[in-house]
Amino acid sequence: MDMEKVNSMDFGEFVDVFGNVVERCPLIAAAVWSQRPFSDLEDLEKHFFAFIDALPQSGQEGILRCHPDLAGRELQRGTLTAESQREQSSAGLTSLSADERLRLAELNAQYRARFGFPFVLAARLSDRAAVPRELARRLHCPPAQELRTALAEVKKIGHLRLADLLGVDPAGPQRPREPGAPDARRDARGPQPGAVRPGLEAVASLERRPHTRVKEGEN
Ligand SMILES: NC(=O)N[C@H]1NC(=O)NC1=O
Repeated sequence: MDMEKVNSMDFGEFVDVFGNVVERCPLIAAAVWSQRPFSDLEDLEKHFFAFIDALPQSGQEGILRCHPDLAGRELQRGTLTAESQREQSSAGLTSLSADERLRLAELNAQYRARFGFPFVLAARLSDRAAVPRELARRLHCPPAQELRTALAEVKKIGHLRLADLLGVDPAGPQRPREPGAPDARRDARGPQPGAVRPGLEAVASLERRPHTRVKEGEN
């Protein structure tokens, strides 16, 4: 989809297409529509992200609370959004063993009890081994830092979803994906323990993650 098409969309169409760029938060697309025209993916996502950044803390936490748990009840019940289903599946979270599921459920519950919102992570940049490891690590971060980290993950998810919708390479530059080039939407590669999916390193560092510089025990 090119930007001319995006800029020509009426309000209803725009919200239909971009309403889940931020999980279950169509209000953000509704607000962004009035900022058109947009020049490219970067320009469009800047408006989504600026909306998130301008919210009071309660609104930012509200956005996080709209996210389903990773490998949680909604996945078991089949009630995830199509985007979330695809992301969780790409990280291998749809085929966990009972033990792995239980471990994640316990960690998710501990995280929610500590911070008051669910653990959010861009699943497409992770895998079934890294998710519980990262969850266990972030569980010990200070709340203010954790809110920033979680919102940075929301932006990575949004960036990947927007790149899918526009048919551009999520790692940039902003041009239509080459025929035959890897498509993150259909990335069926197996787990890459400890590594960001090849080709998506630039997305992973969209927001420099402060936690990478926090040593164990400093929290
Ligand atoms: N809890 C959580 O991170 N959920 C989100 N992550 C992701 O990649 N897709 C989601 O729905």
